Amino acid sequence: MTDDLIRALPKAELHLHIEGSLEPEMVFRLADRHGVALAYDSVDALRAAYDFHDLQSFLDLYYAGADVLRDEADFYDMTRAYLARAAADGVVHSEIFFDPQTHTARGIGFDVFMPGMLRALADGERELGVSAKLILCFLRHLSADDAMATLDAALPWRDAICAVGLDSSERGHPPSKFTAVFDRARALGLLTVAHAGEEGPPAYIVEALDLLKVRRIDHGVRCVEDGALVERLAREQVPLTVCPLSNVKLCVFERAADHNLKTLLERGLCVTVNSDDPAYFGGYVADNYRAMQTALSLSDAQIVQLARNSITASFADDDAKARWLAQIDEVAQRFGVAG
Ligand SMILES: Nc1ncnc2[nH]cnc12
Ligand SMILES: [Zn+2]
Repeated sequence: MTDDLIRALPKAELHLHIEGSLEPEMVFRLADRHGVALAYDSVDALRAAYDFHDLQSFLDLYYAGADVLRDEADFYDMTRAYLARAAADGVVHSEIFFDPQTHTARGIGFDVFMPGMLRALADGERELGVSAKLILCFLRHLSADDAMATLDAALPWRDAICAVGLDSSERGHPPSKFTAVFDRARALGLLTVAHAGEEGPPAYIVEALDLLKVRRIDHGVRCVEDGALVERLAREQVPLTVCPLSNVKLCVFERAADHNLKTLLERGLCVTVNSDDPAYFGGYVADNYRAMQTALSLSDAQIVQLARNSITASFADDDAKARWLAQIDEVAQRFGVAG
């Protein structure tokens, strides 16, 4: 019953790395297409290697996996496959992260990956009814100058990009390193988000808010270590894009039952549920809702609240938000969930 509710609720996905949606089967298909040699001899062997002990151990495999993305069709196929999978979970809107530096460093430019992704988004909207936006992420383990050069290279594609974000290895790379590039992005009219408080300390969340002027915090689960920060996040209704299965796979929490999502929700934060890198962490968005419902005994009303939060926290226009929120009310009523 709750399973049907989760799937039936219109949801926005706000924390999804498109390169992290590259399933092992597609890694092998694209490697075959381009004659790329892989370090694993089967899909099963590759999937078996997805046994991580922290963020960096994942990132090493994630960047290696992205090396099979070589031409426009590869970016199209990856993006179109994600949208189909998300639509099957009841996702009506997705704000998709992409990592240009992972590709430009290999000689693959914006003129390759942008057309591929944008063609898939157009087809996904027309054929699946999923609306989508793109968020350009800077890799924080690289220099601020490299991030600025990446923003320059993105200028011809400005109108296809909704926001900039910050991802990759968090510890030792505070948001403050990127103040100038985020200032410039905002001057260009781009919105801002940042990964903070996944592995890094609560102070990184404060920096992301105060220096990068972010509209949402990606992950943010370590905010609980700072009571004043939790109160601020609740007061200002700063959305957190939480990724439960990711957090367990990367050992941020030992078990799903240890996750603080329910605590944050009950303390009045605008928590959302997302899949992060679904091909690597064992589940798409509905799997993440289901994992939290099971492990934390979330009520149906809390499931509905999470879906509502995903819509209100999105960068979609107000008319679309109002339409989806009305649909959520209808679904909640149909399932007998008190409003
Ligand atoms: N969970 C995550 N944290 C930081 N960078 C990432 N890049 C892809 N997934 C990420
Ligand atoms: Zn992420």
